[in-house]
Amino acid sequence: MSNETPQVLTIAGADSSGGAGISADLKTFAAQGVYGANVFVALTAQNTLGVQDVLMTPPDMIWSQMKSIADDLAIKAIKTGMLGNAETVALVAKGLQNFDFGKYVLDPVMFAKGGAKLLNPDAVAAVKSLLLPLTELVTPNMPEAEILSGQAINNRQDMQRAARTIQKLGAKNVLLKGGHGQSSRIEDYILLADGTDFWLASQRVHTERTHGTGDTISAAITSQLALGKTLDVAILNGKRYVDATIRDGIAVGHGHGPLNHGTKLVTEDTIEVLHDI
Ligand SMILES: Nc1ncnc2c1ncn2[C@@H]1O[C@H](COP(=O)(O)OP(=O)(O)O)[C@@H](O)[C@H]1O
Ligand SMILES: Cc1ncc(COP(=O)(O)O)c(N)n1
Repeated sequence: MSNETPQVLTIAGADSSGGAGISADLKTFAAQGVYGANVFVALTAQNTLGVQDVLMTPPDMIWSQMKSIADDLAIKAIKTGMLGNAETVALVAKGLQNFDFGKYVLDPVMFAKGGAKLLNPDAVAAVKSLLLPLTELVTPNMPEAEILSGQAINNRQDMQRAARTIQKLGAKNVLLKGGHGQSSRIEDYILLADGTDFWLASQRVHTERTHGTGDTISAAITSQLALGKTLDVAILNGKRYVDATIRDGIAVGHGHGPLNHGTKLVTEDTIEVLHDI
């Protein structure tokens, strides 16, 4: 059917407070105009203050969810978020090779905003060897890029170097997010498969309400890829969307509050595209 609704998939964890994980992904997919399916690899008891409990899904049930989706839906692009442990990482890698879910965006989620671990440290090696080589795009934040590359990041040159190292590990394209830190200007770095690169710069919104920013930008980029956008345009549109969800903030909870996924404030002029800085 050529007029099918564009369909995307997230394989990730559930956040009971609704701000991150699969909740953030589904809200983003709807806002971007695509249909979202979901595979739950974990349940978290979580709120804006932290993560209180985690229950991993049994591996057979993760596989059954992937198969049910592959047997019926026409998935054009997929993202993964929280995967929890090495066994789940290996199973998801097998699923990505077994089923055709289209272009793959890997958000290598390791920590929640309050610092709680969402990936066992011993699973990092599996992410690097099994998932990175399957990606269209990987979207680490600064701490995740330091762990994946094994290099400290203190400035722009370090960001470029870490992105190159991550690309050499097998990732086709890299978006290194610059949200962590205190500077009033945020710079995200993009290294493309052909070796060209650019920066997306924006004004930092001085807020604690950033629960789910990483999930949201990776879900928006996945949606844009399913809509047929080229990767550079998909990343720019994803960044415009997450920026608006932060700027147009809502008041929920007492800690790292969630984003306004229903925002109507997405505009073209808040993000600067820079090729040489
Ligand atoms: N306070 C903020 N103001 C504006 N943009 C932000 C802010 N915090 C994060 N972002 C943007 O949100 C996206 C996710 O960033 P980041 O917080 O680095 O990732 P993660 O949620 O994975 O830790 C990036 O594009 C980043 O530039
Ligand atoms: C289930 C789950 N998945 C992912 C995140 C990371 O969220 P963020 O986008 O803020 O890094 C989270 N806190 N909980």
